[in-house]
Amino acid sequence: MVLGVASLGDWLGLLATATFASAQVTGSAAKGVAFGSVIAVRLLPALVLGPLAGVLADRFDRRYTMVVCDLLRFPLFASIPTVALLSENAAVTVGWAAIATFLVEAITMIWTPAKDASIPNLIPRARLEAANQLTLITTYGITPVLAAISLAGLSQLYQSAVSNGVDLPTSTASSVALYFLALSRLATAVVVFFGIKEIGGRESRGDGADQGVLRQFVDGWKYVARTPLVRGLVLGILGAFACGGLVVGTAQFYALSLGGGDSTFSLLFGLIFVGLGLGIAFGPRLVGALSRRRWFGFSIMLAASSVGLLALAPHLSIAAAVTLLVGAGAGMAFLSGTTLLGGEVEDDVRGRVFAFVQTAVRVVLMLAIALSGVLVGVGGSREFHIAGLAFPISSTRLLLLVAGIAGTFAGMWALRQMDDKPGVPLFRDLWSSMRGRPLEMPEGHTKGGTFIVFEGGEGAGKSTQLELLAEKLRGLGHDVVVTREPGATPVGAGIRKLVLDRESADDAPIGPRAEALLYAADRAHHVASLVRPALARGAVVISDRYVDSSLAYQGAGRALAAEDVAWLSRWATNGLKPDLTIVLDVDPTTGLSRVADRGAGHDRLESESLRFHERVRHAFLDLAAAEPARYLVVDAAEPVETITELIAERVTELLPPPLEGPFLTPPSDAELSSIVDSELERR
Ligand SMILES: Nc1ncnc2c1ncn2[C@@H]1O[C@H](COP(=O)(O)OP(=O)(O)OP(=O)(O)O)[C@@H](O)[C@H]1O
Ligand SMILES: Cc1cn([C@H]2C[C@H](O)[C@@H](COP(=O)(O)O)O2)c(=O)[nH]c1=O
Repeated sequence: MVLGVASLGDWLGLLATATFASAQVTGSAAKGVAFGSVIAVRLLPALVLGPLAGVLADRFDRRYTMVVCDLLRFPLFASIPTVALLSENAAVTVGWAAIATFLVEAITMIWTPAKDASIPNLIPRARLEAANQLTLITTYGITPVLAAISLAGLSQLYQSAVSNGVDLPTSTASSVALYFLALSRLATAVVVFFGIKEIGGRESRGDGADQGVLRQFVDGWKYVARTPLVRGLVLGILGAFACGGLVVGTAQFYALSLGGGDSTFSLLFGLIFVGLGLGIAFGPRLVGALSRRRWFGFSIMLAASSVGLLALAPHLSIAAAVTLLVGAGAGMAFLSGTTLLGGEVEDDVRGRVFAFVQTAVRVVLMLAIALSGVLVGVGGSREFHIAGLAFPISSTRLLLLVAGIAGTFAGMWALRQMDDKPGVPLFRDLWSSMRGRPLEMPEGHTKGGTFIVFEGGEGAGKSTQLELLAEKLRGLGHDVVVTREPGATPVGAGIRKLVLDRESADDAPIGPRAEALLYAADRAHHVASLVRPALARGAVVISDRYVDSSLAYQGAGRALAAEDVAWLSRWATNGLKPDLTIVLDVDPTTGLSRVADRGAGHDRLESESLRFHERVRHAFLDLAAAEPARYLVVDAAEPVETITELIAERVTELLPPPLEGPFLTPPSDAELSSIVDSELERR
């Protein structure tokens, strides 16, 4: 509520002081100068006082800072219309309005970082984003509109009073607004002082207050420059505002390049804000559980690349859609950036970081608006002639294109500074997150280990070939670990009994989802307790079945959604993929008859229909076809020896050379004496 009232006051203040000043003079040029100078005066203190304001927010009790600021702003706002009432001289009234506005803005520069730095201490981290969403929508969506409506309503009342013969000064509407504004400041001070005592006190923020002001100031800058996350955030936010400023600065010329006029300009201008609101309101729901650092980087890239696209838009309808994207990207960047800053910057320096951002944003925005306006004004539109053909080039579009490309690179750079999932493809992660399942960060096994998996239908010969391969590799000196799924660990043995025992399953049938979860549970424990440690010490791990069995049996066989099953396994294994998967392909009738010949009966899955096993077979083949470099498909109807040779050939290509013999297999007595003899001879 405090933020809403304060923000309404800010907007009302900006509009009321500017219209108040222009109402004091006559003539459109003078009105323009009065209006513009009040706006300029409001922006000026940011440059002068911004950096110092952060030190104050970190140095003093933030609640008292906010209260004192509002107690000072209350009489200053009230003084503007009061001076007008008392003075007949327009120069004095406008002069005082400018001075009071400057002072108010200077105080606001101190109030804002104190307020921004306090919010994360009042709200649980998990709710910070929702709180920021509400604050930004209130600040940039609801209150500016409310302020404009209130001012328009007051002007309307004034007009009808005048037309009814009441004698009122021309600035009555803005004077009433300014008195309201003054009272809103007083109310905010009272509420913060008596109602929000939780706002952090100085003691709770460590001992920074013992340092000198200059030292604290320098430390704040160093913190921004040296902390990769903050550096990335700040540069990203500035990049987004630079893009926004550029679009605002060139919008009028851009509208002309589309063959439009003022209405086109207003439409595009309005669409930026609509996009901004949509990004803030729906962005979090759209990206779901995507890491907020990645969301930030992505939003910057979206905003910037859309600016670049604007340069190429041939028609107003396309330009309108792209403008909406620019706004949405900027809105999402603003929300995620503010939340990250609030949640990840330490309380001790938060005031300085927020102050730094607030100052830098204003500078960048002003520069971008001013410079882009000048550049496109000077550049105009040129025609280039190449081989007799004329190519029209508008400097507005050229500038937008360059800014779009530069902004996209800035977004990529910002993301690289802070990415918490390096190596995980951004767009796949975004797509998965939108559907509720962000990609996991693969742990990777390496350190020399090699992971080989045998897959295939029932009775394909996996156990037979796995043993033969293990024997061969051990003979070559490799450290080999043979394992299987399900059931390689004590926990897994229990799970195996649960899923495969026909008697227990007949008593209490297991549904497809429970079955998928049981296999995933076995896998999670298997990978964490056995496979990863073995790979980490450099062993060759050979597993009888792994993730593909789930995709084939639970996915294709039980008809569960393949992507659900894939995600579950990815989560269970934290992304561990085999280096090689050997699929032994056999017709299910053959495989099942081999199993029957073993004479041990059929387990729960082996007892499934032939159609089920056919679906399983084709799923294995499809998986192999999708990633041929990581698969070897062998016809399992061939004789055992032929299959063994094909596998050995492929595996030897994959493995590093084993360690040399005598140190792995102890030398025999005869070998030992021959080594000793040759050594003596050599000497
Ligand atoms: N290429 C082959 N040709 C003929 N019979 C084979 C071949 N390979 C294995 N067998 C035999 O088929 C039977 C099943 O083999 P194995 O246990 O190795 O298969 P599996 O794929 O591990 O079976 P399961 O799916 O039950 O784990 C065994 O009796 C085995 O001797
Ligand atoms: C890993 C895994 C296995 N299955 C099925 C496949 C088989 O029918 C059994 C395992 O028996 P085996 O004799 O050890 O081959 O379980 C499955 O359905 N899903 C899986 O993820």
